[in-house]
Amino acid sequence: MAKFNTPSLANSAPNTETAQWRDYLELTKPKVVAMLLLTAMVGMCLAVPSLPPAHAVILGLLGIGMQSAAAAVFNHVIDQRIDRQMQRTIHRPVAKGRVGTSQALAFGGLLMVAGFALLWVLNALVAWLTFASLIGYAVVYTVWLKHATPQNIVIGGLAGAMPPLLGWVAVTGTLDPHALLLVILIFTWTPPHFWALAIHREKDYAKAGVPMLPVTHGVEFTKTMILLYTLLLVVVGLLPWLAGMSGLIYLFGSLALNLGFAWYAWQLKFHDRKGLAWQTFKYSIWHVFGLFVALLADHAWRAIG
Ligand code: HEM
Ligand SMILES: CC(C)=CCC/C(C)=C/CC/C(C)=C/COP(=O)(O)OP(=O)(O)O
Repeated sequence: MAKFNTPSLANSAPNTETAQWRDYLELTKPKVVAMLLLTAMVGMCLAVPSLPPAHAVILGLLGIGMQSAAAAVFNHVIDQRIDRQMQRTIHRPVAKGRVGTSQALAFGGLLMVAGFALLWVLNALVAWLTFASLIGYAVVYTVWLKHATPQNIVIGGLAGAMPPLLGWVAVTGTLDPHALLLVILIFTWTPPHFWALAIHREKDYAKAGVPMLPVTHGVEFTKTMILLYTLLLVVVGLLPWLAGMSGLIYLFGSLALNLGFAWYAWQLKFHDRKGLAWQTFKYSIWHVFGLFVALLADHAWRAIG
């Protein structure tokens, strides 16, 4: 796809402003990482019948958080050229030159090594799986997939879906099929989460030459895909209950949230109005938050009941 951009660190913005601690915080995509950590913590709690050991929770969340933050920092460095071309990202610290490429790389490298070391204390499996997720997002998705195919975020979404499994492995040291159900849940949620935003920001992506679905296949097709994925999510959302991993609190909570998401997707497809794609994106964030709180509440209820 010659007309689409490929990442390059060339053409760096001049470093005209001084970096502040807030710039370094912004590089870590703190709100996304906070949500990833919530899903990791739910994985930790569901891995054991009562409470997971405190040291596994603390080291696990710190390690997964640092590695996720490192991946986000590397994403800022690699994407700096396209970030400068999009309204949504034009003010980012590396794109604007407030943080230089080498400083950002050093910061990301430090977070990556420290995060890996903390997880290594727990067990080698969680350390390597988390590192693989970092590579999946920072290298496979950001460097390659994002510019290669409109299915970029579907495949790349696997890295962002991993934290519940990482949390689970942090506590048990082994892989469990139940943890995979949580991964599949986020994996199915990611396309409607992102494509709603991509419709809202379609011009940005077209201008930057990134082959996101609304740019390559049009907005109508993307709305259809969003609807299909939300309907699939209604079905996938039943799996933790069908597998006996979660009870009725989760079942009714997730059904309400998933049907709510499908309703937004239906409106977007058949009764679109100004700002609805953005509202659907915002809903997706509350939706994934609610889904994991429901899993946690359900588990707590069963543990004390
Ligand atoms: C490949 C997978 C994903 C893609 C492409 C993606 C894309 C995005 C984008 C572009 C934004 C920025 C919107 C803006 O600038 O206002 C965003 C925001 C957000 N995403 Fe995702 N996302 C992915 C996976 C995830 C996952 C797995 C989670 C957590 C479970 C998540 C949670 C969030 C949150 C909480 C925000 C809001 C951040 C803020 O307001 O600063 N995302 N996502
Ligand atoms: C270790 C581990 C679990 C790693 C995963 C880390 C991580 C931060 C995943 C979140 C995915 C995400 C925000 C994608 C958006 O990237 P984008 O480049 O498409 O969006 P942007 O344009 O806002 O940068």
